[in-house]
Amino acid sequence: FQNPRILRNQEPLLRSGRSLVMDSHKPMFDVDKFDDEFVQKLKSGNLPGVGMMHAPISLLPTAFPEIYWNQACDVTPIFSELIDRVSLDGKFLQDSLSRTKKADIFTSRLLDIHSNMLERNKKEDIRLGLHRFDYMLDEETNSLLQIEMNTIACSFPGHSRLVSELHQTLLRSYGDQIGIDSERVPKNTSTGQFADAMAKAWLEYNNPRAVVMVIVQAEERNMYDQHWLSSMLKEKHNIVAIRKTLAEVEKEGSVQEDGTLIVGGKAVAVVYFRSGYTPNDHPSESEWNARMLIEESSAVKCPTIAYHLTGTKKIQQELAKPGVLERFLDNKEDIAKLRKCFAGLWSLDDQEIVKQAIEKPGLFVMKPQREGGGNNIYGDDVRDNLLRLQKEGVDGNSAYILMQRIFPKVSNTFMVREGAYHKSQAISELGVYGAYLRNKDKVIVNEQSGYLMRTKISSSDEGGVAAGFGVLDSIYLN
Ligand SMILES: N[C@H](CCC(=O)N[C@@H](CS)C(=O)NCCC(=O)O)C(=O)O
Ligand SMILES: [Mg+2]
Repeated sequence: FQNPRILRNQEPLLRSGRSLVMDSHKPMFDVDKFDDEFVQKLKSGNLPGVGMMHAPISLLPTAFPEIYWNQACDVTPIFSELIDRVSLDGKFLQDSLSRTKKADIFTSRLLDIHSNMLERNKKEDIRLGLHRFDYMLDEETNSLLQIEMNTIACSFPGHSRLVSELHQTLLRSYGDQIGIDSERVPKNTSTGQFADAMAKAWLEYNNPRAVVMVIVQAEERNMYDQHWLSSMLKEKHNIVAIRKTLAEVEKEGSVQEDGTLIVGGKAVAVVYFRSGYTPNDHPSESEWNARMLIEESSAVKCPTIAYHLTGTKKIQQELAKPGVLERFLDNKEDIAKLRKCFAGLWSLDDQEIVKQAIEKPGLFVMKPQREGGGNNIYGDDVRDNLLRLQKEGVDGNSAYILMQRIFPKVSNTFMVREGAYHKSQAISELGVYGAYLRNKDKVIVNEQSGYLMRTKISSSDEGGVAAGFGVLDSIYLN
């Protein structure tokens, strides 16, 4: 465990500002140089009169070194292949999560559905993964470190493309005054590539009357982001997408003899989850019944229960253990490329690490098996929770993992929320989308499919956009 940070007792961001002054990439623009009139012109206009609210965005892209962009793109198909192979090892998933099962009822319910499918020897010949692999640039070690692998309900394949296009447009008009070339903002293909992969999955299912069903939350707030995919499915592929909550699926759904899932009288070819990743999405047994109905059907699940479990933080931590990647991947170079992105990841059984985390909680993040933002534990709360668990006895330990906290470089940005802009010191997290489609032994799609840059004020622990902390951003390569 060679992280220099753990061995020193400085809070890296409070150091004499060395990392804020000597960073290798001088910022291409200085927000203090802009006067209000220019920024208003950039921002162009105020809130629309209606109730709709624009998604929070940054006004200009954030610098991201090309070498790390290339690295993040390069490992995307390897991570997608890893997920597919891990998902096929039912024993590995059940064993790795067996103690989490005792400590976390939500994961336990997912595991029950998974073991039910194992008992039935249920095969998923057609597998569609629409993943997002999130990274931060660790400034201390100058390395690209993976935050997590998202295998369910990856937000913003719609909006992220729009933000990249907005930034490219702004830079075509004002780039020379700001000093950035619009060509340095990578083209963002997220919407099209995700829609294409979904359309190919629909084709593999081979029932021209079948629809794509998007599983949504009752009060979904991010529906326009979801809408982009549905409308592209219609415009480009003439495929109908319907939106249902899990409760509606339970009420209107059934599985026919041949496995066909029928919902509201329509055959379903692909089930695309944009809900179902948190206990809040399962307020009653109805939702769990719907989940089981979908899983036991022949519809292509995105994700299957196995893909969903493979994306848990506990599995992320298990995969980081020595020798584990070798169980799933053959190519030594690929394995080395993935390992290079791993931040420190530990279970709470690691006494030495727990001791260090109690002494220096600011250098760790404590994570439950939850998605959706706002669930992770930071700073002194890490110590308090570790001490609490020690008092309560070790069974609770396996509901969490510990992860090395990453400190990316701070940059200046203009954030636009509710029509107003704010100059902020911010840090960013790059998500790279990966589309993966397989039918039996044929890999039909496995490609990096665009990106999402999320930027948050550097003092905020959480960065989720839907959770209200971050803004949608894009990158310019330097
Ligand atoms: N409302 C649901 C939200 C779905 C959701 O929260 N997804 C997780 C991965 S599981 C995620 O991508 N979080 C990062 C996006 C953020 O910063 O808010 C949707 O959009 O379908
Ligand atoms: Mg996540």
